[in-house]
Amino acid sequence: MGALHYGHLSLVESAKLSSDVVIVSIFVNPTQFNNKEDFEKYPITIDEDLLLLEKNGVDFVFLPSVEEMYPSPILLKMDFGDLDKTLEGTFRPGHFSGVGVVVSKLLNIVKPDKSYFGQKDLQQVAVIKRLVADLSIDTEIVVVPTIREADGLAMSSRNVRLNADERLTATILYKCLDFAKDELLAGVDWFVIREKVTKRFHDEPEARLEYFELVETESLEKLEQIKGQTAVSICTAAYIGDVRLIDNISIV
Ligand SMILES: Nc1ncnc2c1ncn2[C@@H]1O[C@H](COP(=O)(O)OP(=O)(O)OP(=O)(O)O)[C@@H](O)[C@H]1O
Ligand SMILES: CC(C)(CO)[C@@H](O)C(=O)[O-]
Ligand code: BAL
Repeated sequence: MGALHYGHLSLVESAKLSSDVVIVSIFVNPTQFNNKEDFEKYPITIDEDLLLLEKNGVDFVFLPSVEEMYPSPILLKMDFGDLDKTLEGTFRPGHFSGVGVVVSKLLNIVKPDKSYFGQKDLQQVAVIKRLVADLSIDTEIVVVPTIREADGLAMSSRNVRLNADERLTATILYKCLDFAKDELLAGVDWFVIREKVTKRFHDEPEARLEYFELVETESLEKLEQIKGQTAVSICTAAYIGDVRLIDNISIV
């Protein structure tokens, strides 16, 4: 969606390692925004983005207009079963239908052999993997680790909307994920951990926690403890001021 940072460039770097031609799409997709203010305030820095992509050896940029992508209103609604009825899906109604439709269109138009997505949007990855499997879309989904600022904050285009105080407060997401992971691995009960995290958010006037959940990474099923060797993650979303941020950490 543009307003590029090193997280996006890491996707480009991974793509360049295994591809002859790298294409980046930049499209702030209106249909995946459930919140008008979030859409209207989404940062746009096209000139800087294009320079950065050129400097980083990107071959093509696909930069469609809303009219090109949606010549007529979209009637199609996508339902991803349990995958979109939890976490982000609960707090952003319609979001994953919008993502599913636009990603289908982008993949149909660009026809990439491999498509790169960030681990930061863990639920988005689960939904898109299911989308390409269910629709037999011939592309390999490659997931790239989350790139963080030095203090742990996950890079995100929305971070530029934080004022100086909020920027400092925003580290609470990663600090709590990191803390919760350590406690969990030390055998502390999940509900005790979550209680402590909730209190930490409560004590921070600029922060408002939406969710903090332990889930099975693939199915996104909510868990109350680590489950053998199954991959599990902790996912969180919180408002810092009026900016909504998400993050996650994998446990095993
Ligand atoms: N910090 C990051 N590390 C790795 N990948 C990232 C990071 N941030 C975003 N991405 C990935 O880049 C791709 C494009 O994301 P998008 O343009 O929505 O940016 P974003 O920075 O996540 O924005 P926002 O968080 O404000 O939605 C997605 O696959 C996303 O997961
Ligand atoms: C997957 C995506 C391109 C759909 O607009 C967007 O959500 C993003 O960039 O993460
Ligand atoms: N970065 C994921 C897409 C979104 O927040 O709308």
